[in-house]
Amino acid sequence: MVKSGVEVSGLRVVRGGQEVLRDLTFSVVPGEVTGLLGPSGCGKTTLMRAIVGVQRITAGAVTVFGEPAGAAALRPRIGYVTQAPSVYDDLTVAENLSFFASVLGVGQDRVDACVRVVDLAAERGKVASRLSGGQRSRVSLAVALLGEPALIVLDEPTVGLDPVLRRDLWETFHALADEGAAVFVSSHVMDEATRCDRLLLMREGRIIADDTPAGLLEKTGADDIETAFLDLVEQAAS
Ligand SMILES: Nc1ncnc2c1ncn2[C@@H]1O[C@H](COP(=O)(O)OP(=O)(O)OP(=O)(O)O)[C@@H](O)[C@H]1O
Repeated sequence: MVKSGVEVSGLRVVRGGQEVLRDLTFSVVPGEVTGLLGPSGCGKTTLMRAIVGVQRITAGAVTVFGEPAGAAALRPRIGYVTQAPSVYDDLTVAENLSFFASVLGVGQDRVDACVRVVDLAAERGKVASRLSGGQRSRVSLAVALLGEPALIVLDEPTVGLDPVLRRDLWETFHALADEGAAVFVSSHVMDEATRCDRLLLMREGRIIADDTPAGLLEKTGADDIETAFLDLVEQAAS
């Protein structure tokens, strides 16, 4: 049996009086890049918040490595990158990383390794306020990787990045999964779907498909994931 990283069962979340997540059941497995794809507002961020343990849930259960989501013991094992980069603008790239490294109690060797992973070695002496949006996001990613997390949760990490950087980042996600991490990445860009080992397609708070990209195309007979998604939406409506 494959050991599970994240188990979500019957998850429901109500936010602002509206049911935002509707009875979700799925798992995220170590060693794979699992993509969470769906249109803006379908509930991706809320689901990620529930997994990292910062979202009040209405019903169901979320466990991470066998512990309830949010358990203190999980904190050092999870790297979470939100859509808003969390960096100190008045510190350089290296200073940002060194600060978080000291908070986490990890050495300078991890700072150097993470700067390299996100390809910011040339910018390490730059003050964060002078970085581009994509570079700032990569500083956040580097911070999340400092503690060598076993679960990496990334909320739309490739938004606003050029195609070369997007490709490089996806390669980084796969390298992290190959080292054994469970990597959970959201995107609303359907053409990123083929880069995932496994896909969860989400719409209006529900998971409408949980499959490999190839499996999804085979099942729907579609030529691309966007068409497959639209077919599934139509099927659900009929
Ligand atoms: N703080 C909040 N209070 C009440 N409702 C909220 C709150 N944050 C989000 N919502 C609602 O929850 C639903 C899902 O939002 P969520 O941010 O999870 O979607 P998303 O798929 O991540 O969207 P995007 O791709 O635009 O980031 C939306 O209908 C949104 O309006």
